[in-house]
Amino acid sequence: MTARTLDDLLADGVRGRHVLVRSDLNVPLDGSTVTDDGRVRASLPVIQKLAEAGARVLVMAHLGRPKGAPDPKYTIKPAADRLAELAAAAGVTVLRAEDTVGERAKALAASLEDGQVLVLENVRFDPRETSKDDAERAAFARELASLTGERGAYVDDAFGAVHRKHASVYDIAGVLPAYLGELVRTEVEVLRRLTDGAERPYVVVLGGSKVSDKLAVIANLIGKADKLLVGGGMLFTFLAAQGHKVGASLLEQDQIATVQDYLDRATAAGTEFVLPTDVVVASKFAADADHEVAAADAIEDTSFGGAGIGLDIGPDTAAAFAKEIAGAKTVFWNGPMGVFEFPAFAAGTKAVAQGLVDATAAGALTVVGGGDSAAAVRTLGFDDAQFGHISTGGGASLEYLEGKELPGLTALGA
Ligand SMILES: Nc1ncnc2c1ncn2[C@@H]1O[C@H](COP(=O)(O)OP(=O)(O)O)[C@@H](O)[C@H]1O
Ligand SMILES: O=C(OP(=O)(O)O)[C@H](O)COP(=O)(O)O
Repeated sequence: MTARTLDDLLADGVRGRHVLVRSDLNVPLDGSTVTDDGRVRASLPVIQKLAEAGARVLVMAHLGRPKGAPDPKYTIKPAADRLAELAAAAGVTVLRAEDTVGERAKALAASLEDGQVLVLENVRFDPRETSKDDAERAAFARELASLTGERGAYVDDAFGAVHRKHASVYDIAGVLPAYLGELVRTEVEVLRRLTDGAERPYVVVLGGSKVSDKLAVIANLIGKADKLLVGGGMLFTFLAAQGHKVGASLLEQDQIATVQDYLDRATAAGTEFVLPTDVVVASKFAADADHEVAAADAIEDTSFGGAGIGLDIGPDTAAAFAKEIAGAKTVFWNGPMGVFEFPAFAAGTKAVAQGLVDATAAGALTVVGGGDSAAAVRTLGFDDAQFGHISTGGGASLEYLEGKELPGLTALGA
């Protein structure tokens, strides 16, 4: 990597300078309660180092996918409050602005003292952050940069967002002197071990709910991984591609033909898709929903008929997935197997996590990627140390593994 790093910036001296840090504070929430603070903890070291070196740190981050306008549901406040608690324990003061580049953010940024931190409101409250129009994004990046005054600098530490061509990730690096944060550096170093001659068998486990994002990624994993295990919300598009009915489960109707093509191409490319043979079907999307196990080709034969929703892989599938994982030498897992937030639908995710733990103990390199996947393993009672690496980025890791150019890294020359 040739990009300038945090150490270079610290060596240049940051006392009294405003440093804009892009962090990934996109934490899972239950109402306004942070249910897993892993991303906040992972973001703290860089923020703390800069503050301790006397920088005036401006943290910019997104939370969820608001529609380009302020929305109280997606305020950064819960994540910022957690950051403030953790930083206070280290003697660092964290303030929060109620807007992103508005009058309040400007005033607070201007009055920030050396060693203090200001968290800006969700960058996605401004439609220019994610705009497809280069000029709009660049204008927003300039506004963010203007908060730094003279001698400002930018640090990209948001690994989970490096695959996004967004103003605070990509365009900003063309406006301010840009440096690579330590979290991004560490994550990339680990993932590189999965791309440079991964030991075989190499198993990739995919699930979660960002189905269309992840289906696009699979195309390039065919031929790279030995086995692709498919669970979570995306499994229903696979079942539909095999001609099965999926009731009211999550389904990307317009991706069925693409998935059929994946299934057709995989064998010749040396990759085997391992699809669920059974699923847990629920009467509704709720923690207390009635549920039954159904064969993957008979989802509409439960007592819920066509209204049944698949919320987890079934027990046979969970056991089969765990066995495949335990026999692997390299495992990458992104996306929960079911709606693990509801205990009745967490068994598949737990079995896969246990499979990775067993594989790790047997000497395999195991990586868990993604905000919700990391949250899942922790809330299900596993410990970070039982896995090779827990990455803060799901989509970002997947895109790195498939060899795609990541805008957040390209912008820094990394
Ligand atoms: N069958 C399913 N139907 C609906 N949502 C699901 C299903 N399986 C998993 N999920 C949901 O997927 C979410 C995580 O997806 P995603 O954001 O793609 O993962 P990550 O953050 O690890 O990349 C979880 O909140 C989980 O409840
Ligand atoms: O949660 C994230 O990614 P992930 O779910 O793939 O781990 C990142 O914060 C990026 O969020 P985005 O997928 O809304 O751009």
